[in-house]
Amino acid sequence: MGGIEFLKGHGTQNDFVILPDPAARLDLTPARVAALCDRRRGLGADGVLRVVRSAALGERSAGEWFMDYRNADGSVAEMCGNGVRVFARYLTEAGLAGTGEFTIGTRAGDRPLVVHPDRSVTVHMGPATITGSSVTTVGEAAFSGVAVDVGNPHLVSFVDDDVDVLDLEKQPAYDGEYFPEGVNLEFVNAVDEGVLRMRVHERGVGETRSCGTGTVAVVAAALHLAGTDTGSSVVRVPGGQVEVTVAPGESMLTGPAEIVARGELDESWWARL
Ligand SMILES: N[C@@H](CCC[C@H](N)C(=O)O)C(=O)O
Repeated sequence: MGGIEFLKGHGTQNDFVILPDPAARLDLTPARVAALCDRRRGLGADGVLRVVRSAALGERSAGEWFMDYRNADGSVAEMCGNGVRVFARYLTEAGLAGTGEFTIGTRAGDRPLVVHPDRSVTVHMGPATITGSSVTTVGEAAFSGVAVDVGNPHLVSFVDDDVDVLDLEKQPAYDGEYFPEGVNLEFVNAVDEGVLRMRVHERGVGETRSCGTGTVAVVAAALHLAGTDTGSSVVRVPGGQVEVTVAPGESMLTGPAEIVARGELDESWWARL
C-alpha cells in the first residue's frame, strides 16, 4: 500500500509537519493532526502545514497556494509566521513557486513574501494592531500585557526578571472573557537598543522555541509602550533569532526556514486514526 507524502521543517526551531495536498483530498481531522504532532506516537511537531491549492479550497486568494495551518492539539489557527516561511521554502524547493517572490494565502489574508538566496525569507505580515491590555499569571506572578492582533491573538508582557526563570510548562492563566478564542502569550526582556528576548506559550501547542507572529506582536507592543508605532528590532527566541519591522498598517518578518526530512506516512496507521 502506498503512503502519504510528508516533509518536516522548522523556522527558528518552531517545527512543522508539511503535508502536500494540492487537490485537498486528505481528510485532516483534529485527531490526525494531534497524532502527527505527538513526539512519541507520531512524527512530532508544533503544528501541521497542509499545502493546498487556493482554488481547491474555494479560497479567494491572489496566491496559488494556501497554508492550511493547524496547531499540535488539532485546532485551527489563522496564521503562523514561522510556518509561512517554511511553507515558502517547501514551495521553492519543490519547484511549485515560479520565482523567489510570491504570495501565500492564509486564513488571516494574503501574505506576499521573498525567498532570499541566503535561505532566509521575508514575509509581509500585514497589520499588527494594538487591541488593548490584559493580565496573565504564571504560577503566583501576575503580568500585565499589551494585546496585539497579528491575524491571531497575542498578549505581550514585559517582565523585570530574566524570562528564563518562568515556568511555562503549565498553561499560564489569562482572561477568557477578553480572549474567548484563546491567546498566545509572550514574555519579554529588553536586551539592548533594538534587541528583545522572548519566550512564548502558544495557544493550542504549549511552550515552543519560537513564534513568528509572536515576535511581530512583541515589537509592536514595545513600540507602543515607547509611544511610537514605527521601528525595527531583532527578537531572540530559544530557537534562534528573527528581524521584525513594524509600521502603521504593515509589518515584516525575516528569518530562516529549513526542510529537514521527507518521507511517507503509513497509510494503515493514518486510516486507523
Ligand atoms: N507558531 C506560529 C503561531 C501558530 C498559531 C498559534 N499557536 C495560534 O493558535 O494562534 C507562528 O510562528 O506565528
